[in-house]
Amino acid sequence: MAVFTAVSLDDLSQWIKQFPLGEVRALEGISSGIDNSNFFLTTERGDYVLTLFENLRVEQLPFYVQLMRHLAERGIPVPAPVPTHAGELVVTLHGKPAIIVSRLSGASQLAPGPEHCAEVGRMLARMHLAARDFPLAQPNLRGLDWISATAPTVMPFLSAPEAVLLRAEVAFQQDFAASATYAALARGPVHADLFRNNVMFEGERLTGCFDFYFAGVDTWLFDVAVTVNDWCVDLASGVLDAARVRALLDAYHAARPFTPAESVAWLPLLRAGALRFWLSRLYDLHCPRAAELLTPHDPTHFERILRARIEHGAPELPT
Ligand SMILES: Nc1ncnc2c1ncn2[C@@H]1O[C@H](COP(=O)(O)OP(=O)(O)O)[C@@H](O)[C@H]1O
Ligand SMILES: N[C@@H](CCOP(=O)(O)O)C(=O)O
Repeated sequence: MAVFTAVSLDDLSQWIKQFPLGEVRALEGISSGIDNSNFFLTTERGDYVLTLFENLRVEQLPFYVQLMRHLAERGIPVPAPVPTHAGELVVTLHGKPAIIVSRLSGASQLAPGPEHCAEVGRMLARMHLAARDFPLAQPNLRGLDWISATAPTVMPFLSAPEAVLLRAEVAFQQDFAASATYAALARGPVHADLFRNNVMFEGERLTGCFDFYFAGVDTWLFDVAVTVNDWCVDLASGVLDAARVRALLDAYHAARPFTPAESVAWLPLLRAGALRFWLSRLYDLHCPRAAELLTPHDPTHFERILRARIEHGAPELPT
């Protein structure tokens, strides 16, 4: 999996002329995506990635694509969209919206140590700061409104202990979101899915991050929580690894210091990050899209993480 829409070199020979990229030299489908059709594209000018969006419509794309451009222009290592001669970033190919972006070098680091987590924390803070003046706004579409609306849909499929936990956690998050502490948190565009498989490394050097299609405006701390819940956990138990947590948080704090309100909100937002992915994985498992061919991610991983945060807490933020 997964190239959902086939594209050949012949298909591109005329189409590519709208971009200042010269002739196409090679095209190779990427098997690892789950939402879109992605291809490594080599032209006379260099190496790129061609993406055909299978589910998002043209009008939904400007927030994501413009955000990548905004960040790339400010030196954050993210794929830079390539405009056509006419200045368009999104065009159509085989009836689907399509973009070409620069190709990042490196590979995912799926067994990170503290040194990798420090790189991720530093980049995340720089990304939050660089997006402060991004002019477009879109809420996090997997935020609390989505959580509140989706929890009842999966409830009939859950065991009694799962249902008790889900109901209680949604109520806890709704209460917390209404608090003065939550209102005081810094907000802006966030990646919201900065998992290990969305970041590239060459050795210990971070070369970039991609997959901005869950990005939206939310609290910066939520983004940190989502990132820590993936990069700093023992995958078997969901337990946080203290050295990796410290490395990621210290590096983030050095670039964008945490505030007193964020210290209070840290544990609730770690729980919010775990809840968001537990619920989306439950939804994908129990309510798959029509003709869904993919093996859903395991929801119990994030249920374990959520229970671990509730029962054992988490290391405090640096101050
Ligand atoms: N700009 C890029 N540079 C290098 N590799 C990329 C880039 N964008 C995507 N990829 C590769 O394509 C794969 C699938 O991309 P991803 O955005 O995760 O797809 P999907 O949105 O379909 O899940 C990634 O795992 C990565 O290997
Ligand atoms: N990170 C999410 C799923 C999103 O998939 P991606 O490949 O687009 O990052 C999860 O693990 O549930």
